[in-house]
Amino acid sequence: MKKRIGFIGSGNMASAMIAGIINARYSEAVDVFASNRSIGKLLDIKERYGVQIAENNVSVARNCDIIFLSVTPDMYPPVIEEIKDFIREDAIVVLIAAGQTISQNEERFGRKVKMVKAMPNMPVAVGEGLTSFSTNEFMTEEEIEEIKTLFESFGKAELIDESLMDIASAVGGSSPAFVYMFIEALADAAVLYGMPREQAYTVSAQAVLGSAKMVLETGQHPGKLKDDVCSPGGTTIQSVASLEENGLRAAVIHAVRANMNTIGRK
Ligand SMILES: NC(=O)C1=CN([C@@H]2O[C@H](COP(=O)(O)OP(=O)(O)OC[C@H]3O[C@@H](n4cnc5c(N)ncnc54)[C@H](OP(=O)(O)O)[C@@H]3O)[C@@H](O)[C@H]2O)C=CC1
Ligand SMILES: O=C(O)[C@@H]1CCC=N1
Repeated sequence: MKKRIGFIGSGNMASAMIAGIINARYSEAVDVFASNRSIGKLLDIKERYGVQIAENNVSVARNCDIIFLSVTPDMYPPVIEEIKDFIREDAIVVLIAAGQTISQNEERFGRKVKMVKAMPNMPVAVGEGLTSFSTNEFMTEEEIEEIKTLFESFGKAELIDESLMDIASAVGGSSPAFVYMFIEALADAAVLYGMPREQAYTVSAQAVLGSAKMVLETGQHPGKLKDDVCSPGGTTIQSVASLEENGLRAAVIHAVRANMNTIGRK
């Protein structure tokens, strides 16, 4: 039987997952339900993907087999209080909020609930996402496979130990923002030297996409791939030296540390 998938909170991340699920034809629009605090985003999602606007959060909880809690972390306690008596016994609740743990939220439900902690990222919208996930002990092997297949419909999925979820959140969930900054900076530099802006984004973004693909598909060390680009006495090594002088690596590691500190991790 077709599973009904629900989203409680339909902001940026939920919209991206809905786009991914619908574009991949993993689900029919008729089987996807979304609720949100304000109506505007729901109307927009309905118009773009044809999915069902749920009357309220409880209606998603009652009717769906897989329920994404896609509100911000501070809204987890009130939303769970609102829906906890309406989740069916065989339904799967998926937590996607940064810093939220399975045990914390099992406690909020106060009863046995099948639960997944997942950390997707925005590129799920175009089928190139990365979703790290962990499950609780009430999930069967079959259900774990089923949820993995759902995540794989919009990208790659990694079953990880929950103790690694916060760092997976920083390096997999937040990092698209860092990469967009890098692409924007490259493009600004291209514009500085006269390239039209749209062309600058295409050139910069494709260079990033291709480089990532090289890491994933060749299995070669990123350092070796970097070395291959640097012709002896050439232009690239000058830029690499400049990036080292300006602390690119340290800046990235500091950025990840700031992310971890936000959720109370040292
Ligand atoms: N953005 C990302 O790249 C990623 C985000 N996440 C997680 O996803 C979650 C959502 O983040 P994001 O999409 O960025 O944030 P958004 O603010 O875009 O989305 C949150 C949505 O929840 C709605 N909302 C708030 N309170 C309620 C409520 N009581 N009932 C129903 N809906 C409610 C808001 O409605 P309103 O329209 O009224 O504001 C808003 O649309 C967070 O927990 C975040 O950690 C995880 C991975 C990546
Ligand atoms: O900014 C946030 O808190 C979320 C978690 C990962 C990406 N966005």
